[in-house]
Amino acid sequence: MKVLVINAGSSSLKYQLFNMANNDVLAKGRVERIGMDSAILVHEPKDKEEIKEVSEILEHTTAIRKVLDKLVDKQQGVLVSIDEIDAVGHRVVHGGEAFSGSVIVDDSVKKEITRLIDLAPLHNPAALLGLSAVQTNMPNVPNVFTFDTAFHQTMPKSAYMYAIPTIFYTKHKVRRYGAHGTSHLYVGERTAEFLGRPIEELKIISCHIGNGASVTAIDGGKSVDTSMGMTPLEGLMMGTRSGDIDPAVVTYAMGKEDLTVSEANSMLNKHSGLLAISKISSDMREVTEAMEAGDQNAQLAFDMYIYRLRKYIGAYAAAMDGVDAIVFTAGVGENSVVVREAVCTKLNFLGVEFDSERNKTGRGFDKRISKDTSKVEVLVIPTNEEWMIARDTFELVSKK
Ligand SMILES: Nc1ncnc2c1ncn2[C@@H]1O[C@H](COP(=O)(O)OP(=O)(O)O)[C@@H](O)[C@H]1O
Ligand SMILES: CC(=O)OP(=O)(O)O
Ligand SMILES: [Mg+2]
Repeated sequence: MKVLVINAGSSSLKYQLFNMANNDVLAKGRVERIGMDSAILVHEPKDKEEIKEVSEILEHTTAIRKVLDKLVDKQQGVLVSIDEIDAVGHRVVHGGEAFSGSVIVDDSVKKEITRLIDLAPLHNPAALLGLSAVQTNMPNVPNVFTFDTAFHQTMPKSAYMYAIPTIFYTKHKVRRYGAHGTSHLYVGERTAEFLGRPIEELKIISCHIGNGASVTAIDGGKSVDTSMGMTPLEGLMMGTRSGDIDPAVVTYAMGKEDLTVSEANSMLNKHSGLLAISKISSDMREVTEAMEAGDQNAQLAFDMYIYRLRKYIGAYAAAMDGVDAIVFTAGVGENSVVVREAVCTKLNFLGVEFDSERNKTGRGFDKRISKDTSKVEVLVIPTNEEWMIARDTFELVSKK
């Protein structure tokens, strides 16, 4: 069975085409910087040369059309026709309380995800655009949704409730849901494999830091707390999202600047975070470059980003009454040597002995960046949400 997986992030779209018969990746790639002036499409077909194209790609539907074209390209394609694709798996960020596992998409699933757009305004629309692009181009192929929120459904009520009148929960389902669950689950499983220890006995702090960013406390293989909340806005400082803020700031700012609800949402989701403080970019690469060139705003943005992440790591060590492994993943976590260094050199109180040299060596593979004597293991594990989605898609479609 050939499964295409589409992972629509807030600023990017990643894809992988798997041959499930032998777990082979036939092609993979990504479109980065969607909506910014120059989007980059990278297509890596198996045993063929990689293609890199820079063009303006304003939204996810165009990105998917380009991806399908690449898969059947005469030179760099890996399929004769898109009819060879048997199923498509999609990453959906918000599944609310309705979904604690992946599902085959039908009209009622689609309706529920559309209803949840309010709770993941940057993400659920992208997933629905992805679905509609697939349904237009491949009307007979089954689609599966895998939800970021599913892994976090094990959180205890004491972690997921907000201390506001409970009618907001009973009537409107206001609670913490978390996100990046598929990634945190993958990271947890890989960490246990890497350390050669059963996951049931491990306390892991998984730091998924990409454009969106979240930290999860994984105790015995289960998510027990996570930094994203009802929506992917809470928690860490992100590319364009504020992360934690005194909720009173929102109503105060709305009053002072006469903002509508939608303007306030847009301010917090699209115009805050690294972008707002650095005044340069939401992209950690550009912020770090400017900081290294002496830019003070970029320095402040970087310092705030690191400080907040360190606070969450401390909090989750307390939440689990200990920590065995701290793991970095996603765009920033996998690639930024300076971010990992800045975070880890100040975690001595936890028993972290950081190894600067190991931190600098290579990328794209699982590695330890703590010293062998460190009480707490520090690892980098490249995430693979696409593989997890393919696995679920294959299982559900095979059972159909
Ligand atoms: N070499 C790098 N150094 C620092 N940051 C990087 C590097 N490569 C990628 N990033 C960061 O990773 C982010 C994208 O992360 P990713 O997990 O792919 O995003 P998304 O949230 O869209 O899934 C970019 O915005 C950029 O800030
Ligand atoms: C939930 C979320 O923020 O996802 P991403 O990091 O892919 O934007
Ligand atoms: Mg992502």
